[in-house]
Amino acid sequence: MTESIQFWAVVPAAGVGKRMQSDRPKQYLELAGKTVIERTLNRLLEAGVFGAVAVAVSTEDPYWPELEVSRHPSVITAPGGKERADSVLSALKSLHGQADDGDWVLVHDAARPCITSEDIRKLIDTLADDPIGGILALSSHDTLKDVQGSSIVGTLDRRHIWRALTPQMFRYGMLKAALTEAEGNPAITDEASALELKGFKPKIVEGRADNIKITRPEDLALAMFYLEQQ
Ligand SMILES: Nc1ccn([C@@H]2O[C@H](COP(=O)(O)OP(=O)(O)OP(=O)(O)O)[C@@H](O)[C@H]2O)c(=O)n1
Ligand SMILES: C[C@](O)(CO)[C@H](O)COP(=O)(O)O
Repeated sequence: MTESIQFWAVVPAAGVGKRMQSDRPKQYLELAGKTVIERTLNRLLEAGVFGAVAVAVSTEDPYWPELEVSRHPSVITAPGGKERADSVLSALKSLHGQADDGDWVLVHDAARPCITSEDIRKLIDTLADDPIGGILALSSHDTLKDVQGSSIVGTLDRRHIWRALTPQMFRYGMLKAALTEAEGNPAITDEASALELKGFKPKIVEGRADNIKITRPEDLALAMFYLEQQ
């Protein structure tokens, strides 16, 4: 690895949290005395590896400016977009002039507050010399069914199926180009899919099962439990 290569974090945090059905976007719900996004950002800042953390938030977000972390010297605020991929691209653009094309960017959902330094380090150490990059992922402990309507039409070979987590780690220039090219494509639900579309084969690095994405109401209690355990 070249000495001058830097690491940057990008945090998409402009979602509305439809599936959470709460009175505010889920990243602003309380989790053990702080908001979900504060917990997530604290974990990234504590890792001590990032030149800056670029956070994409909705331009109409009244909660973000109220948080002290929004004024942290290592935090950059960028305008969020319609879809997650648009928010990520906007945050990448906010790093223009600081990040070089060959630098690494780790994109991490605001809604994953249980990320550990151990997993961040594992991803970086595994992929630091990789030409493309890759993602934290989880294998399935369950048998996986192919379902049409409410009927099973087959059983999938789970050796080939992994659940995508974040952070997802790619080169700044390559990721920005891939997301720009894929703009408006609804199939791009993570960074790896933008790279896949260009014919690249990102790596998977096995992550911890406690790195959950808060998605539905019951996930908040689970995240609280994991934070207490860690
Ligand atoms: N236009 C969007 C949509 C999502 N996100 C972010 O992407 C991450 C993962 O998305 P998801 O869990 O789907 O969040 P929401 O879109 O908020 O949830 P829902 O799909 O239930 O509305 C979250 O941190 C979310 O804030 C974003 O930055 N910009
Ligand atoms: C990026 C991601 O968290 C990987 O699991 C996920 O794709 C984003 O959330 P969504 O539920 O697909 O919008």
